[in-house]
This record gives sequence, C-alpha cells and structure tokens, in this order.
Amino acid sequence: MELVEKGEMLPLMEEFYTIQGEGHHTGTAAYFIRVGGCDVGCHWCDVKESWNAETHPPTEISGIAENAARYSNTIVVTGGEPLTWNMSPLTHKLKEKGLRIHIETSGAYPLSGIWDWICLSPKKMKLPKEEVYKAANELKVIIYNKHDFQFAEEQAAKVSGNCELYLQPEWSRREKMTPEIVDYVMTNPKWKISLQTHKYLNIP
Ligand SMILES: C[S@@+](CC[C@H](N)C(=O)[O-])C[C@H]1O[C@@H](n2cnc3c(N)ncnc32)[C@H](O)[C@@H]1O
Ligand SMILES: Nc1nc2[nH]cc(C(=O)O)c2c(=O)[nH]1
Ligand code: SF4
Ligand SMILES: [Mg+2]
Repeated sequence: MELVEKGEMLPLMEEFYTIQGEGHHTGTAAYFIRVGGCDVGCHWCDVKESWNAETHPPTEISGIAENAARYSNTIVVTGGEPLTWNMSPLTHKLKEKGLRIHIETSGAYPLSGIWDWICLSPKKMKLPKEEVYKAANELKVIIYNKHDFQFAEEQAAKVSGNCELYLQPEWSRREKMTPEIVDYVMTNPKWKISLQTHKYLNIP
C-alpha cells in the first residue's frame, strides 16, 4: 500500500504502556509502539509474530500518536524492525506533541525519523548501516554464546565515543551466559550488563 511505503500508515502489531526493561532507561515508564515487519531473521528472536508485516493492519500514524500521548511523555518505537519503514512521519507527529521518542533497532536499514535516543542492537546476519552506528546512544549486543563477545568488541569499535555499551544475555541462554557476562564486564569495565528485567517482573 502506497501510504505504508511513505510511512503515513504503519503495520501496527501492538501498543502497550509498561516499564522499559532493558538498557540505559531500564526502570522508566514508557509507551511502546511495536511496528510489524522484519526480515533480519534472528533464530532466538522473542517476537517472531512481528516478522510478517502482512499480518499486522496498516494503521494511520495520527491515531497512533494521539493514543500514545494519552499514556506517557516517553515513547519507545520497536518491532519488528522499525527502520524497515520510513519513520519520519510518525516521529514528526510524536514530536509535535512534545514527546520524547526512543527507538529499538538492529540498524539494518537506513536511518529515518528524529530520535531522542537510539538503542542499536546489531545482528551478524544483517549488519547496521554506517549512519546508525554514528547516531547510536547505546549499543546493546545480545550474548548467545562465547563468540558473541568478539562480535560485541567489533561492533563497539564502530560506534561513537560517547555511546554506552551493554551486553544482554539471550533469554533462553541466560543461566549459562549471565555469569560469563558478569566476568566479562568486571574484566572489561567499559561494558555494562543489561537484563530483560520486564521478563523477571512478568510485565510486557
Ligand atoms: C525484538 S527486538 C525489536 C527491535 C529491533 N528489531 C532490534 O532487534 O533491535 C527488541 C530488542 O530485543 C532484543 N531481543 C530479541 N530477542 C531477544 C532474546 N531472545 N533475548 C534477549 N534479547 C532479545 C533485540 O536484540 C532488541 O534489542
Ligand atoms: N518492558 C519491555 N522493555 C523492552 N525494551 C525493549 C523491548 C523491545 O521488545 O523492543 C521491550 C519490551 O518488549 N518490553
Ligand atoms: S532484528 Fe529484532 S525483530 Fe528482527 S528478528 Fe532480530 S530481534 Fe527479532
Ligand atoms: Mg521485547
């Protein structure tokens, strides 16, 4: 659909008001907008239902923004992969309402939209675009196995000097990898650990 191509409508999977569970803003209330569509294909992805954009209804962005403003002054746009779509129209609508806008992204597609905070979670299968590395405020690398520490260092070499660095255990591997991350962070203190705290709290 043409309006989806322009970013005037977006395949909306779900919206929910919750506590940011991960990374720098952990513990802070925020309204999440989850946009469908992703072809990065992480085998451990915890929202595979988001991948097929066709299963999520094209939704007017003005309605999405009005609804979001009723809940919170901090909005997290996630997915799916939000940068699959042109994020400029939605983020301008949210900014008109004076909201703070954060994105959760793999960075695999060109950076669109205006953002107060960019969380970049790079994936080996589809590496981030140069401009997303440069703009990222936090880098959050998922640790599934020991090789991922090496990948994390390679990715850290690509972000700006003031980008915060996080290692986050892949959820199904948390018992094995969390102690390894703890050791790694103590040895390499430029990194911090990020846990999916919403899963421990049993909230969305
Ligand atoms: C579902 S993704 C959506 C946004 C975007 N596609 C991305 O990957 O950044 C949201 C965040 O959850 C992380 N994530 C997804 N599945 C996970 C899992 N099984 N364990 C830990 N983190 C996970 C991603 O790396 C990303 O930081
Ligand atoms: N509470 C909560 N915090 C999150 N931080 C990033 C999430 C995401 O799926 O993008 C997420 C999520 O799904 N829930
Ligand atoms: S990039 Fe994000 S949404 Fe896409 S498969 Fe990977 S974790 Fe899931
Ligand atoms: Mg999540």
